[in-house]
Amino acid sequence: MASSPLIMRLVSASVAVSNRASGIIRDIMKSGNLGIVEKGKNDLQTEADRSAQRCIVASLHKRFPEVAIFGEEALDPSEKIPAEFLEHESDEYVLKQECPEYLRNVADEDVVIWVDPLDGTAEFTQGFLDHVTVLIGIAVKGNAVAGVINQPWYNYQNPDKPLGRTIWGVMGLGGFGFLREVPPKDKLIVTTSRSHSNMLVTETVHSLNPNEVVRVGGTGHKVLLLIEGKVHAYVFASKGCKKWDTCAPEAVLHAVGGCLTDLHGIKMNYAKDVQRQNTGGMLATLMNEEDHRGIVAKIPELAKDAMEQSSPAPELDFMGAKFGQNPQRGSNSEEKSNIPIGSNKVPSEEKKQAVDQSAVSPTPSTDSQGTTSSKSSQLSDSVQKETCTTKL
Ligand SMILES: Nc1ncnc2c1ncn2[C@@H]1O[C@H](COP(=O)(O)O)[C@@H](OP(=O)(O)O)[C@H]1O
Ligand SMILES: [Mg+2]
Repeated sequence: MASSPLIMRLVSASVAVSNRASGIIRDIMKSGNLGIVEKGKNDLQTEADRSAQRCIVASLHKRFPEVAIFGEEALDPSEKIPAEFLEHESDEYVLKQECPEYLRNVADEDVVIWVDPLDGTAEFTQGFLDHVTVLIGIAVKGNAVAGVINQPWYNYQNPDKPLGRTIWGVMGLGGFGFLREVPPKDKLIVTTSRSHSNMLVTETVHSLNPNEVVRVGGTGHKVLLLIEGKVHAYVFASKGCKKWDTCAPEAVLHAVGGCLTDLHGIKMNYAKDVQRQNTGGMLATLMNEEDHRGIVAKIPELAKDAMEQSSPAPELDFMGAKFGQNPQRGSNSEEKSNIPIGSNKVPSEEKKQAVDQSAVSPTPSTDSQGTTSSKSSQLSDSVQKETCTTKL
């Protein structure tokens, strides 16, 4: 049998290795020896970040030696990697899916993989375990097209259910491993950083007049809240996020018809030579491009002026579809499968939309995750109540 296209092999290897990395992270938490190092102001690294990155980068590099891989942590590349850190398997379910046509002939040199071995490190050290995710983002010619978000402690408060889950998506194929839900129509719920906030971050969120502000850790976790319908927008008026924070979440959003841009509405560039910081800030929604631009228009000039304009990713030919929209074709269409994935449209009546229940993690999310503070338009950090419900 001819081997699968490179992208599908990369995604299936990434799903498998994200599970191994997740196990390593849980083991380190269990050991109680977190090995915390301060990388910079408000920027921590733990043994779990280091070990998970060793596992992911070494495993992927061994199997795809010509593909560029960038991880968040600066580690010694000559370090010996323990054999148990190497994942040799692929996820068979991923390999059974049809590769979207525009990705079938991608070459090694077109691809860059961005790895955040443990997103939400601050929350990890504080015991907010379901804020933690492992992120593996796959970019083609600078565009985030495929990604894996692994949540090691998903369900940790429900011991009867399987611990952890893996969400993955490919733009043009769809998103797998979660239940897509529609957010409430009568309010605006915005999520932003819990541990890297400042006055501009807060004021920018408040300028959208949200009914609720959800402050939780991790870019991956906040994008999970978006795709599961718990929030309408993720707004971060800060240059603090990096390419490894946003590549996988952006790809998963694209896979289900959402958008992630800077605060000017410019799409991110994930080519290997780009600067690592997302200096334009970030806005993520599960909206079509037009509605997303509507939110961009509401971001105050003060916040936009404080952020740079990102240099956009080059246009990819997505089978004639515009970037940010989702080409729906072949096995991804609702007619051919009971997996209504990749739709830009949120059904008006249906409350829950099953995305895929047979993928890597079959359990749907119904839990409320993390910190929610509910207030009217004059929110300020000093008055927000942060009742963190998910601390270990
Ligand atoms: N001011 C800042 N300094 C350093 N890292 C920042 C930052 N603002 C955001 N980040 C990084 O962006 C990610 C999301 O931030 P937040 O959880 O606050 O929303 C986190 O990734 P890591 O946890 O992988 O380091 C966080 O460290
Ligand atoms: Mg991160």
